[in-house]
Amino acid sequence: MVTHAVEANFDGLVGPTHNYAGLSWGNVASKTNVNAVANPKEAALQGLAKMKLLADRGYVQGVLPPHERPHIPTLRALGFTGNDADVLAQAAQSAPAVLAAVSSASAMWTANAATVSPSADTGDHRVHFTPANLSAKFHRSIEHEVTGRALKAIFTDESYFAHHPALPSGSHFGDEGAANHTRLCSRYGEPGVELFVYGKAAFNEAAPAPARYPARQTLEASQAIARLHGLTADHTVYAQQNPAAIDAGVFHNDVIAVGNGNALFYHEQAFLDEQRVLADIRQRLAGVELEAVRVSSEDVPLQDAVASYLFNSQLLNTPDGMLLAVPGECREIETVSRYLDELLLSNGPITSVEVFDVKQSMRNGGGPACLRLRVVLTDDELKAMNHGVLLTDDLYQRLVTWVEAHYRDELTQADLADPMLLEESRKALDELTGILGLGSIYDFQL
Ligand SMILES: NCCC[C@H](NC(=O)CCC(=O)O)C(=O)O
Repeated sequence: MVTHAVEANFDGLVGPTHNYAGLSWGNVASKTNVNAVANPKEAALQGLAKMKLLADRGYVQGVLPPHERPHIPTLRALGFTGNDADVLAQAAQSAPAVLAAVSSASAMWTANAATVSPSADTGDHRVHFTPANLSAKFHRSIEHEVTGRALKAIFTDESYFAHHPALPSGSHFGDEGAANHTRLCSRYGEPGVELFVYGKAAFNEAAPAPARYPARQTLEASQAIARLHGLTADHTVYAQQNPAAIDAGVFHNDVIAVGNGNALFYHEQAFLDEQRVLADIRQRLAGVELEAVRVSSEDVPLQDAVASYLFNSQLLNTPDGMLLAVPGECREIETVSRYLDELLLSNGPITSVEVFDVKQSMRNGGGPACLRLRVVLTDDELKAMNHGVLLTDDLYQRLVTWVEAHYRDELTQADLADPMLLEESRKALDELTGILGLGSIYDFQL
């Protein structure tokens, strides 16, 4: 008998310092919108509205908390001294780019929080979590510790959940988490195929790699995650991302492909060796038909895929097919909008499309799929986790009130040095861990 399991989605709540600092070379939106005035309040409310709509549809929806920013311990580790206000003032004066990096609300993109393997796939039949080291970008490399604490506070019971520390940092083991990891299966509770997509092989300088933009995920990092999680070769596929796609702005695989159940929705330029990837998946999905929904460059040119974030959509089961939850930008770009209309008429696995406005996040290169971490949980595992983070009507109302009370509706680079912003953020986060029942997870609480 197959154990019943659901896919829960954990969205990152946008933090009070959401801003546009242009920190992610290779991520076109981040660079294009550098220095735009951000609206953290609107960003957080847009994220909550997406969570609410999906929770209302019956999906299990969780919340992952923002991180403490600006991160004073990192500034101190870099030699800034005095009280917190002094540290901020010195950093703003002599290293404004560093201050921007330690102020990013980038933990909102929880598809990069961790790689998660469901218990049906793992050697010891527990759910395995490895926070991503995010070594490729300094501002993101400081996330994994608090991410790990938050995941442990939510998935505490060791008889069901196993937590690994992030991989050793450094570019050879650069790991970006679930954004480069897709699970294909028949039912969620059955063993699936875990597809790891990497940008380059770090220990082989002769292997193909992008020329312009960085490959953030290495093959060796993906292999290490599979080892840690106890995945076997017959449940694991490694696929190299097309270097040309990375050079066109596809900095994570989830900007060009998304999978759910037995369906893989992808652009023809996603993989270096498309046919091999499909064959490898098909071979391992024994008994289950892979539904490959391939989008041609003729229908959607690569640059339109990147601009619209068509593939950074959530692909979710419904009682009659699958729902594609797309960012609003998909209806603003003609080729993509036309493609979506045709897709709905094509009799394929995707039977409905829903549009979400996550513009504040999109301007930093994060669509609906970037904002969520998928965790497949059996009924027992769902019962065992901390329910304080699961979105109910009541939690939604409390979080909206919390955002309204603590968030600014305008934030520029100059504001990052404001000691009041630090104080406001800590006060907000301290209250939040209480609302979500997480205990103490931030450095300022320890
Ligand atoms: N999965 C989506 C991740 C987006 C994220 N953007 C950023 O960090 C931009 C932040 C800034 O530029 O202010 C990144 O590139 O990792």
